[in-house]
Amino acid sequence: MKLLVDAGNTRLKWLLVGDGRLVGSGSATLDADDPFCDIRCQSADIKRIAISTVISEERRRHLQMQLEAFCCAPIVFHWAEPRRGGLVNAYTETDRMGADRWHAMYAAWQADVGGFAVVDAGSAITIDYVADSGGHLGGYILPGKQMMLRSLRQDAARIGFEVSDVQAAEPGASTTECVQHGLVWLWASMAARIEADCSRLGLGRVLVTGGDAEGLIEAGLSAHHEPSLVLKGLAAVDGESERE
Ligand SMILES: Nc1ncnc2c1ncn2[C@@H]1O[C@H](COP(=O)(O)OP(=O)(O)O)[C@@H](O)[C@H]1O
Ligand SMILES: CC(C)(COP(=O)(O)O)[C@@H](O)C(=O)NCCC(=O)O
Ligand SMILES: [K+]
Repeated sequence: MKLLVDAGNTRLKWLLVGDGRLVGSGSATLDADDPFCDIRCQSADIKRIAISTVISEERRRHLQMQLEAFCCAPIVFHWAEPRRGGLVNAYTETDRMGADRWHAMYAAWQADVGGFAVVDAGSAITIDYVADSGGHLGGYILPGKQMMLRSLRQDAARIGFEVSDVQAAEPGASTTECVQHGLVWLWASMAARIEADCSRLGLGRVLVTGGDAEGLIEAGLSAHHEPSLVLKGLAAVDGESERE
């Protein structure tokens, strides 16, 4: 079996695959003591561990130590690349791109023909546009939901608000409404802009992933929800690497 790990800045997500089928999946906060405890009994059957990560080098080393204690399988890290299978990165310095963006794009590129947009609503929100030729047109990096709410709390003295999952975008009549509706209003505006960009650029598909994907969809983003997009791209890259 193979353990696939997507370690973002908030959560670690993983898939356990064997003979081409899904054996298990899970997630844990990055600072969890034992993130793979649910599959400890299967660790002896894991023959390879592949990782896509954007965390700090210190946290990456800690994750590697946790995995080495969990299982003796070889651990392979996969990073963003200049090109793969017809997908061409717009970055000239591809080692600066988050591996999650590259793996999500590669999964979308492999899944179907035609240009597409990938939105990953995680700690940060990333948006990437890829033409039907496979040329990455570039993308955007925006603060994620918790990042935005935290900055309002920390950087503004008089903004106190309750957390709620309200989906209204009408003008607010309290601090909580102004903050919560403001987030939905911003996401609805972003959704409309992505739709306009895709129409202008001729991108026929929008795929969304990440912990806040459902919130974005509720705010109006028309997209295919692909919760494991990064892990699917990682699986494809690692499979190709194994066969090289
Ligand atoms: N169980 C959860 N724990 C933490 N954040 C969550 C959870 N479920 C949804 N979220 C939302 O998802 C975002 C994190 O998304 P995620 O894709 O896990 O991030 P990353 O890939 O950066 O680790 C947070 O901003 C939060 O709003
Ligand atoms: C933008 C990101 C932090 C998003 O990661 P996440 O929100 O999943 O933790 C990650 O893709 C990253 O660290 N990128 C490096 C900078 C770049 O892609 O240009
Ligand atoms: K992510």
